[in-house]
Amino acid sequence: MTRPRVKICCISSVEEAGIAIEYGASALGLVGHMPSGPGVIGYELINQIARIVPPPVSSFLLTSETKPLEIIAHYKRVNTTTIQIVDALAEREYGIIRSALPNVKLVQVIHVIDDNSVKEAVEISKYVDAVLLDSGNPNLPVKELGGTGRTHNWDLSREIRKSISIPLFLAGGLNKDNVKQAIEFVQPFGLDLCSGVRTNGKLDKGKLRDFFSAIG
Ligand SMILES: O=C(O)c1ccccc1N[C@@H]1O[C@H](COP(=O)(O)O)[C@@H](O)[C@H]1O
Repeated sequence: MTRPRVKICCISSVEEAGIAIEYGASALGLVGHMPSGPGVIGYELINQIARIVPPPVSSFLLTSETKPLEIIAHYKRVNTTTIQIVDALAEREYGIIRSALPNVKLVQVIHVIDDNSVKEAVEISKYVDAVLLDSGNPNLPVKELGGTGRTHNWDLSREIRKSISIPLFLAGGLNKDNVKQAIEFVQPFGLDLCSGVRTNGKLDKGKLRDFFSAIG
């Protein structure tokens, strides 16, 4: 089994970016404005961090925009390598984003809730470069789009992984104690986490070290 790539999310400073890369992150998550969640930072800071991320490490803008032109406008303020769309794109208009930003990778978040999540992932995998399976509930009055610290039903995640042919990231409540089991059970291309490597909201070097050791 190939060792999964790791994306460290909720990066909130240039210093945290450097620490995450030093400990082994392949990608950094930079959270734009959201209806809820712990990791939100402003445009200027996202842009500042994205500029110092060295190749081959990727920088992901997390956007909660759901219309292509708004996603494109959000992206143009920050210039990351990748856009992580954390809410559903109503009309599946990925082509508009592709035409405007041909060199930017698109990752669509699927909130793993029930059997419909499997159908949704299979359908969306035709349009994007990777899917990212997270916990949360976009149907709540205040949408919960990620950063929950909770795991979800990995049976469904595994079914999705077997049903699609593009890379899949697993997120939601991952930490040093459950990551080995997550890798063995779901066999994702990548892992994505926020709260599992933080203490009081700050990136914790001890937790980072333990998490990367647990992956092996
Ligand atoms: O972190 C946030 O603020 C956030 C808000 C809205 C959508 C996604 C968000 N973060 C993503 O959630 C995953 C999982 O977080 P956790 O490990 O369960 O705490 C995280 O990796 C980000 O991609």
